[in-house]
Amino acid sequence: MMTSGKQYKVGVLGATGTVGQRFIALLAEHPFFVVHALGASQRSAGKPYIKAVNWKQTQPIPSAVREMIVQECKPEHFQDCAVVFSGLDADVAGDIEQSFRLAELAVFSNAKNYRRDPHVPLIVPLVNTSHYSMVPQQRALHQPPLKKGFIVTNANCSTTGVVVPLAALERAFGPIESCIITTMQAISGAGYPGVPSLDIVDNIVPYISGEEEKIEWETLKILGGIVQGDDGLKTFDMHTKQPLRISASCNRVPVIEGHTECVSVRFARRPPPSPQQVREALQAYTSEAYTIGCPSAPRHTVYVHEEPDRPQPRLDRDYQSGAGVCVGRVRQCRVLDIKFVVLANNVAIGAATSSIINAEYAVLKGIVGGHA
Ligand SMILES: NC(=O)C1=CN([C@@H]2O[C@H](COP(=O)(O)OP(=O)(O)OC[C@H]3O[C@@H](n4cnc5c(N)ncnc54)[C@H](OP(=O)(O)O)[C@@H]3O)[C@@H](O)[C@H]2O)C=CC1
Ligand SMILES: N[C@@H](CC(=O)OP(=O)(O)O)C(=O)O
Repeated sequence: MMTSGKQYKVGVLGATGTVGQRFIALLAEHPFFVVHALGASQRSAGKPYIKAVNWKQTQPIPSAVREMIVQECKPEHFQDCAVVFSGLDADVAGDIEQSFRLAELAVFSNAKNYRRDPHVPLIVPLVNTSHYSMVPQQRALHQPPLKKGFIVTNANCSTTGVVVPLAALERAFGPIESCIITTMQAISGAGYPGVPSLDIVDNIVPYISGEEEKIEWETLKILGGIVQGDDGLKTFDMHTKQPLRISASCNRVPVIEGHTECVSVRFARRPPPSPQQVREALQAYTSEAYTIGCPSAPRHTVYVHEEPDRPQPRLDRDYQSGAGVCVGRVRQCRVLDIKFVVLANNVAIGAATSSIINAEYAVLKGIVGGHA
């Protein structure tokens, strides 16, 4: 395995939130990264982390951050950080992340604000690390131009779960033409305290604001390539060479962690692959992030269950520390070609783990550096 050979100071914005806590837990014994600065709202700033946070993880607060003083999310408190992770509320992430990029910091964001930016890569690290090639253009076109600062986002948690098997299938069998997705999303996806218990216990809520549009749009940016125009500028091609039609329906279900999605796909190629060929392609899929040695990248990108009643959130969400994706029930679809069930841990690979793998990749490729 390739290693970076040194440790990098990192900051966590939104450190007190659901995703922020997951960052803190995952970074506690990280081979590349050491937590150096924590940021949250004015409500938390000035307090030791242990007093500011309503800690909801199963392991104790890591000793290195218990007494660390939470800062306001201002770049001057994070200048020594080689990497800044953001688990900020989307209402404030836009301006704060921009101020950090302007201060020449490398920002790895979970928030939705910059996912549609034409120069910001939307990277699911098990799928499209090639999109890092947009970073130099992002820096060059920024006003003023930047030397080191950039923003990379990871995807919506439901998008993340579905693009991994879709990427594996496109790699093996060529373009997918259409895809129908029905999600069953955990309540942790809505942060803390999130969905009121009287709304979700003994119930299903068939609406998550903005979620269906995000899945339908983000999937195209992630699975599409990058093209260079006659003017020399790169753009994300949004899967336009072979149009992909996606229809998503999103539901909130009384599960604490782990988003489950039922997916049907139609391939461009005729005849389509058989269910067994699809199982083999999913099982064989590996990510570049794992191949180059990102420590948090899962060895098995996709685990394919043979049992008829898996994956299940309670049983499968912690497989490979929640970094991989579980697929099951691969079978023929009588309307499209093939259907299957996906389970992805929304707060791990759906959020903090993706950001961390993205940053590991950037370190190994020399896209971030310094500040050891
Ligand atoms: N939960 C999930 O599964 C996923 C979440 N995301 C995205 O990640 C981000 C964080 O989500 P989540 O952890 O669930 O949210 P939470 O509501 O749990 O946490 C929000 C964080 O933002 C901080 N914050 C709020 N207002 C401000 C402010 N004015 N200035 C500075 N910091 C502020 C909070 O600090 P304080 O405690 O001081 O208020 C807290 O640390 C969101 O953008 C979300 O959409 C993405 C994928 C999955
Ligand atoms: N909306 C997702 C979580 C989330 O915050 O998504 P996004 O980062 O795309 O806003 C869910 O409820 O499960």
